[in-house]
Amino acid sequence: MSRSNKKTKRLWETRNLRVLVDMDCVLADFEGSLLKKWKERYPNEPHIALEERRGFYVTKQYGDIREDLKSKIIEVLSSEGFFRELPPIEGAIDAIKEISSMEGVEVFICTAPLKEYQHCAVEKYEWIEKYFGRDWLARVILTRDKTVISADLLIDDRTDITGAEKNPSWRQVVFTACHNKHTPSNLLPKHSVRLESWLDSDTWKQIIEDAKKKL
Ligand SMILES: O=c1ccn([C@@H]2O[C@H](COP(=O)(O)O)[C@@H](O)[C@H]2O)c(=O)[nH]1
Ligand SMILES: [Mg+2]
Repeated sequence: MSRSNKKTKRLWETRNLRVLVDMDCVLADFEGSLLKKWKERYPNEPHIALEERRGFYVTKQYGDIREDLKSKIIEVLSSEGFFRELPPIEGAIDAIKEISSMEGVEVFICTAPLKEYQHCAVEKYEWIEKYFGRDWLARVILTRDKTVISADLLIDDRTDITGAEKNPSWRQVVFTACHNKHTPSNLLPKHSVRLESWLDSDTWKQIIEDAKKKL
């Protein structure tokens, strides 16, 4: 029996584990790339080193330095090519392909577009096609409210995800990023677990296997 037939058969037995995977700071190096492009575009403005980043919104941290820096950061983020040119995070592409090939597991890429969506939304699709192939476009969910998407796990760097659904169906895997690495575990979402890196395959495999057992 082929792997896809096995997966279909399992639907009638136990359901698949559904895993949502975020893009920015989880698959794509949003923070590193933003800092690089910021320094190129505004070499005479102050910058925030990755070690100094705190809080999800880089726009807020720059705005706290000087109000006009916020709109300048948004200008860099919303410029043509910013999202298309993001380099992948080390190990991410191989890890996601491997998770997706695991029996009884289905993966969707769940990502929030910028409000300045003109380049961002299209370029996120281009990025997925480039690194995963055309078939994966059917697995892309663009939403600014991840709480309403039904799944078992959400792998995401943001530690304060809220939305219309007060009790999301998923449990969060907090992916470590420069802005959350100092966040103490008591401030992480309830029942969440941390994943430091895609290179730590023992940990992500364990997280997936544990979640499968709970189905
Ligand atoms: O300061 C910031 C940092 C990020 N954004 C945008 O938010 C989303 C993040 O998407 P996730 O799916 O939560 O990773 C992305 O479009 C960033 O550009 C922001 O607006 N301001
Ligand atoms: Mg993210």
